[in-house]
Amino acid sequence: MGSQDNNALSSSSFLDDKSAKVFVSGHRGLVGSAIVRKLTQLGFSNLIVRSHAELDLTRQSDVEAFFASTKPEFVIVAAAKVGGIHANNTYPADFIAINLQIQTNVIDSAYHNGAKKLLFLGSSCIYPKFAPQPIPEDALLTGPLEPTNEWYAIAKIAGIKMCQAYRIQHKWDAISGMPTNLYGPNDNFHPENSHVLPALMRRFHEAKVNNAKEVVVWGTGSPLREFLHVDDLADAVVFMMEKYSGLEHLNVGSGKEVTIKELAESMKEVVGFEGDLVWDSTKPDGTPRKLMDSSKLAAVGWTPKVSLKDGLVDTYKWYLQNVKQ
Ligand SMILES: NC(=O)C1=CN([C@@H]2O[C@H](COP(=O)(O)OP(=O)(O)OC[C@H]3O[C@@H](n4cnc5c(N)ncnc54)[C@H](OP(=O)(O)O)[C@@H]3O)[C@@H](O)[C@H]2O)C=CC1
Ligand SMILES: C[C@H]1O[C@H](OP(=O)(O)OP(=O)(O)OC[C@H]2O[C@@H](n3cnc4c(=O)[nH]c(N)nc43)[C@H](O)[C@@H]2O)[C@@H](O)[C@@H](O)C1=O
Repeated sequence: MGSQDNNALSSSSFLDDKSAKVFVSGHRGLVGSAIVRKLTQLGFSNLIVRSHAELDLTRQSDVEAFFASTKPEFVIVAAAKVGGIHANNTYPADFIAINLQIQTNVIDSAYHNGAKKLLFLGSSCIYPKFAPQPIPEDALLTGPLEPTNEWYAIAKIAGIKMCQAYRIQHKWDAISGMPTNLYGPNDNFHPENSHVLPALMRRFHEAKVNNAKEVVVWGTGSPLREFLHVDDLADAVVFMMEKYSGLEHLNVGSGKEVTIKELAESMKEVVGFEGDLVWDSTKPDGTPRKLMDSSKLAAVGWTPKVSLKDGLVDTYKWYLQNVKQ
């Protein structure tokens, strides 16, 4: 695949041995919980998980001791400091430091303790603010980043490069996937620090139950975003663990984009809010557009299944059963 095909390693099958030890870091989060659901459905019987309280992945010696005692054969890096545009803009030190610490500790300890394969998850924010659309993998490091999330993006770029460096120097099967904006069960519904989709779900729901006349939505409504249901991402993660072994990171997207205004209108309908939308243009828009080109993953054989409409309806059902007060 691409100019770096010579870095494809002959990796062992992931799906052949469902009793293999698989460490899913960040298993209580949006992504990690979806990966655990998927692996459990597939019959994996030896998943290793640790909550943040049980194992702080920023602590190098604790992480080394954990890997030395558990020796996972496969590792998925879904633990990270994650948040939406406001959180990224407000806590730049946390976003760069915590992410560099977690990923460095996990990748290095996994290698030194004999893991066969590791998958690192980055994000579409690694690409330049004005990257060509749809964004191909080779747009990485071709221009300035979006300022609201450059600290997080730099950490994620370092993660990709770390996987590549270990691959080149140690012939170790470390791969990277770059998901687009995700949503689904176990998302973060914090009113300020979350991503747009869970933030709006909560705000519309609260407005509906409180009979509010309007809901405030940030920015101008014009930015375009590509959304992928987290169950599709979990499917892609398993697919990549089984089928992909290469130096290049792979984009993981739905291929469909909507404006924030269209997202807000769909959310209003799904939740059943009947008031008005009010735009707060003092809030940042962020990147104007970030549709990823996921044709490389499609060429290996993976495609998404969940439409945004179905995904919103299902996630709102989950929200009503699990989150609402
Ligand atoms: N959500 C999205 O839209 C997107 C996410 N991604 C990527 O997917 C991955 C997972 O994101 P997502 O599931 O949304 O994030 P969440 O915030 O939902 O989950 C992150 C998980 O990491 C754990 N974690 C954080 N810090 C530590 C720590 N120091 N030690 C141990 N565990 C820790 C959290 O535990 P706790 O809650 O207890 O702190 C939580 O379980 C990230 O790499 C992210 O960059 C990529 C693109 C889009
Ligand atoms: C996954 C991705 O997520 C982040 O980048 P982002 O795509 O800009 O994320 P976002 O979901 O927060 O915003 C998308 C758009 O939506 C608008 N918007 C409207 N109303 C609300 C609102 O209520 N909350 C939020 N958060 N945004 C809102 C908002 O103004 C913006 O125009 C980074 O963490 C980045 O690092 C990253 O990887």
